[in-house]
Amino acid sequence: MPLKLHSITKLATSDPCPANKSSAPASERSAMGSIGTANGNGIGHGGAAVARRQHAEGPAAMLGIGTANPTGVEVPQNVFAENLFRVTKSDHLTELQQKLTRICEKTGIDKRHFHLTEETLVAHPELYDQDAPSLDSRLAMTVDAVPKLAQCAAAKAIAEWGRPASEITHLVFSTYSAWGAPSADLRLATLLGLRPTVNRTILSLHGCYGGGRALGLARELAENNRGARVLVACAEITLVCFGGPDGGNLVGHAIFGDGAGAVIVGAGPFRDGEQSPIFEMVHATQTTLPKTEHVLGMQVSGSGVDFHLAIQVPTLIGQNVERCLLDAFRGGDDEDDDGGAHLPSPLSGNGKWNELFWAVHPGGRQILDNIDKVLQLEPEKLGASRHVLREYGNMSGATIVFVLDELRRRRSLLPEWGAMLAFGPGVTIETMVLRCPR
Ligand SMILES: CC(C)(COP(=O)(O)OP(=O)(O)OC[C@H]1O[C@@H](n2cnc3c(N)ncnc32)[C@H](O)[C@@H]1OP(=O)(O)O)[C@@H](O)C(=O)NCCC(=O)NCCSC(=O)/C=C/c1ccc(O)cc1
Repeated sequence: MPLKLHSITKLATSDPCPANKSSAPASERSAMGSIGTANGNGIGHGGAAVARRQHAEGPAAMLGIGTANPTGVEVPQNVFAENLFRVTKSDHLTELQQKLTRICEKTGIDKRHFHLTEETLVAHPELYDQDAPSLDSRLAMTVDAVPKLAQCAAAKAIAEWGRPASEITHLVFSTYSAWGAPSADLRLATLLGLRPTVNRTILSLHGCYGGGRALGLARELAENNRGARVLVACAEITLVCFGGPDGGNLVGHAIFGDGAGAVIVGAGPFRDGEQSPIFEMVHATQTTLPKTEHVLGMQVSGSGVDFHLAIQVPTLIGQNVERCLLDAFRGGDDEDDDGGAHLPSPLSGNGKWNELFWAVHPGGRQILDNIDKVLQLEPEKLGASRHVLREYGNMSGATIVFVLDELRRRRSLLPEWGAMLAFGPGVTIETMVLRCPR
């Protein structure tokens, strides 16, 4: 269902400034006519035809999915607090350690992966000394590591897609963990041997909704550029915001981990040897909750990056998620579409949301619990999200790709329609209607 086709056609055929036509000299008008179609209505119809030719056939779809984690450090959650206080020489802060232990027990996380090693911490005590400047060392440590981690995930996605990396036309890279120019997207493009004409976009500091936004953008690029093949890459390394436990971010310490996810997105016509669509990306919306800017955030300072996660986050998401879903499901059904799949009518109440499969960013255990509750979901509906949270923690923007990867493994059990949700600073909620082709 090429949702964008109609809006492009309408734009191209309606002249927002009709006076221009009559004021053009006759010679110019006939020149325009020669560009246009046989009925002689000038550039309007010609433009529509071009727009139609440039538009893909059918909805964008995911054609390859890959994930990666740093290989060095895997920390079981039940020893995380003890390790953190030991390596940051904070053992004397016993009450704080007890509190972090309590929080860790409630996270629904079994283990997390980190790029930062104990040896690095011993060599760089500034990483846990709030008063010492450390931004330079953090950036130096992530400048190569972030694109390399993304490369591992992207290589898997490209292999599954089945076509050479040189056929990638667009790259959308989301990260909060690497800054500098030329930026991590260029480094990743070089590592993968992408062609010099690849169209690169970097999304910075979107935090946990970065993966959702990158996929939404990739969908639009794929549907509006016939033949486009978009590599979405998200990579996060928490050492940019690592600090001592006295820095006031215990929940962040308890839930965040490192990882990368990559997805190849494209729309029809599909090519020989190309993976058939894994999930179609049928419609997407972004909603910002008014007056919630203070609730989730990140501040860059000389001593690194400070997170702020207010205690209201799970409640706010629970209160607003159903409205976002209803908007996304209503908005996707073009009244005059040309015969593609129709969205199910908006679902609400009485357990109706159980008719979908669910790709939800596991921002925290309490967030998943609240979504379960307000949507009255059956226990297994958020199974993929809970699995990813348990195995990897919250890897910010990359996490949603892990959830999609996990769902893909369960694909034979999934219903036809699904919903993807990602949350982050704003507070922003990214929603996407998915379809699992049979
Ligand atoms: C697993 C938690 C942390 C605790 O479980 P619980 O069932 O609420 O347990 P408790 O109610 O017993 O709370 C345990 C302790 O944690 C404390 N706590 C409980 N949330 C808090 C709290 N946000 N503050 C500070 N104390 C707290 C709580 O007060 C309590 O303290 P204490 O009574 O002394 O034991 C749970 O609250 C939870 O899942 N919270 C959601 C975490 C959260 O906000 N995640 C972020 C989602 S959005 C996202 O992923 C974006 C990230 C991002 C990425 C990049 C960016 O640039 C910016 C943002």
